[in-house]
Amino acid sequence: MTKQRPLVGLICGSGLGLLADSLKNPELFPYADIPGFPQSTGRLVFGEMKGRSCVCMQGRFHMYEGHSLGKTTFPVRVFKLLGVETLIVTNAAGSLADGYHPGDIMIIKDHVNVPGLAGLNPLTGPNDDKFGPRFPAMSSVYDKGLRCLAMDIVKQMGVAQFVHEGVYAMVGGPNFETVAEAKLLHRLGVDAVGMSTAPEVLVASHCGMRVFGLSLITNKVVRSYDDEEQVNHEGVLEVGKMRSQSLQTLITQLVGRMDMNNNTHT
Ligand SMILES: O=P(O)(O)O[C@H]1O[C@H](CO)[C@@H](O)[C@H]1O
Ligand SMILES: Nc1nc2[nH]cnc2c(=O)[nH]1
Repeated sequence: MTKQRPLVGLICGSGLGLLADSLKNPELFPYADIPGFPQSTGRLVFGEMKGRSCVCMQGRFHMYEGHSLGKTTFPVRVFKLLGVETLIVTNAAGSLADGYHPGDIMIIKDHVNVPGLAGLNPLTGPNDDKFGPRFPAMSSVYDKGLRCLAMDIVKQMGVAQFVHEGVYAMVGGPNFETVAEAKLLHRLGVDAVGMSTAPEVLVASHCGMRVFGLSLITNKVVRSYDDEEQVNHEGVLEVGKMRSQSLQTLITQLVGRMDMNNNTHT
């Protein structure tokens, strides 16, 4: 039991679990103890960031682990019922865009939901009108005001040269991309690719939450048959740890400065 009624929810990406450590007066709930959550390691952390009540998923669920998309996104609906109005999603992703480098941050402007295009969507099935409409619009999912605020913050932090705004694609995984898949995604206008985020964002947007998303670029996606570099998960986690301090600063400032009535920022 917690008395916290968070307005902000945060989902930590792979290697980014340390983001939850910035919460003051934390209260911890292992997923294994929460009814309806997939039996998995990880926990919900309730606490305060800049005096604002937040709830954080330290460890997320992925489709490739074998969870249905409904289970994968169940925590987002729990967040909604707790009163969360703004969802911050983070992930580790490989870059396709020229000019992106490992360690860079991409503020997500939009996404391509590759499994969604093929019919794998958490909103499939009878619509629960209590949460949102049958046919939700998705043309302005990633809140413009929060994206501008984040850009202001990274300029003030002096790290703007490592920050981009771009398009994220979710693929099903668990394998990383073939060269042909990487070329295809690049031609489609995708800047970074990962195996999460889009389902959570769809469910959050469907129920009226304001959404902000960040990708930490952990590796380049190989787009040439001459490139012998090989991505691996340990490398992904390593870059996450290396950059978690800057991400923590950015997210803490964002939470501290965001308007809580879903309008503009201060
Ligand atoms: O999207 P998150 O959970 O940050 O993790 C990304 O990193 C993992 C691969 O290394 C995949 O799970 C991919 O989706
Ligand atoms: N699909 C995919 N997911 C990732 N997560 C971190 N890096 C990558 C990547 O290169 N591809």
